[in-house]
Amino acid sequence: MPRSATGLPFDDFRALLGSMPGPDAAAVAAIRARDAELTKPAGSLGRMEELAEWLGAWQGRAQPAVLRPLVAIFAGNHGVAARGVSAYPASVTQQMVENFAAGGAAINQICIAHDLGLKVFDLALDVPTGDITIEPALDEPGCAATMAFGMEATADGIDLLILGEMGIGNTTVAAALAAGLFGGKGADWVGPGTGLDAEGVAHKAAIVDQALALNEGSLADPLEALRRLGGRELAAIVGAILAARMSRIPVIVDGYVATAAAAVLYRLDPSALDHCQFGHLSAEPAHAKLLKLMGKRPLLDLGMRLGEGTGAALAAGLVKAAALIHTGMATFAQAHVAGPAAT
Ligand SMILES: Cc1cc2ncn([C@H]3O[C@H](COP(=O)(O)O)[C@@H](O)[C@H]3O)c2cc1C
Ligand SMILES: O=C(O)c1cccnc1
Repeated sequence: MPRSATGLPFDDFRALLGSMPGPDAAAVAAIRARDAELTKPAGSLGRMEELAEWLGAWQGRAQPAVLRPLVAIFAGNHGVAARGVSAYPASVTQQMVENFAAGGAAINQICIAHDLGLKVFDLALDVPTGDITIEPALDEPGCAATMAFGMEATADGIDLLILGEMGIGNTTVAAALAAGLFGGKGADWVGPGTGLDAEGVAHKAAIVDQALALNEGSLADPLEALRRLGGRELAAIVGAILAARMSRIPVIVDGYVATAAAAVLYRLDPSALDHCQFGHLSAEPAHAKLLKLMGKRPLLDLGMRLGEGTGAALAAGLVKAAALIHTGMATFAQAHVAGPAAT
């Protein structure tokens, strides 16, 4: 576990990036061989077949299984929320954390529907991060400490990690971070978030432009971009994705905000997200652009724009089904079903 309070903390994370495990080739070969024997036309399960292979490749097992899936929601507050960038007040972050605990949020019902565990990680909600238009969101030790905290999401023997967030104002920091990582202006990366009108979106773009101007020349390092333009829940997601890779736990990333956090790792090493699926395409307009830049194809497209891990948790149902299909179906020989006709 990286120690954040000593030395140059980001270097601990950079070192981990140099020792990431790759996919398990033997598991992939075994899964492909078995898939060819299952009672269905070859290739007929499309991306479900790819999901079984992906799960086994990253779990490092020929029999992929999802027995302990966990939805981790990281919650943080943002100084920039005071700049009128959200349709809702910052107090909603804490109130929604209480709603998650009481079982009243959308994510709670999806977790019931798909039998997923849920943990909410509340990240110093009473201390918002710096307003990114006037100062960095976090200092380096604070950012690294939050990344390390995010790594805790991989504890307890989980075998699938589903990542979501809660934080009023965080589609603004996601837009700023995406611009910092991939270039462009505020207008290229902002959208309505919780429901801004056109005027609100234009104001949000101007706020992102202010943040980009303040940090000009300091964003070449993706971890610097994260601490300057991101926020605690985004930093924790970065840590969680990296820790999951080290522990061979496949990850499903949620919508625009979680994807912007994941993009930090992509910019450090494009292969760092190979153990991740992107659960859905958010209706937040820049999500499609961000995914395309990283060559990622989301699993679902339901017009959702909620966050909380909801899109990723819905996709977890597909991943669970993919594992059961692969391991539980009969082979042609077992079921006495004729294989393909000889041509
Ligand atoms: C009641 C409520 C529940 C939510 N659950 C997730 N979000 C989502 O909306 C926020 C980001 O949008 P913006 O940048 O426009 O503030 C995040 O908290 C996100 O998870 C919610 C927002 C609200 C209002
Ligand atoms: O796609 C998301 O992550 C999202 C969209 C709107 C509001 N909150 C989150």
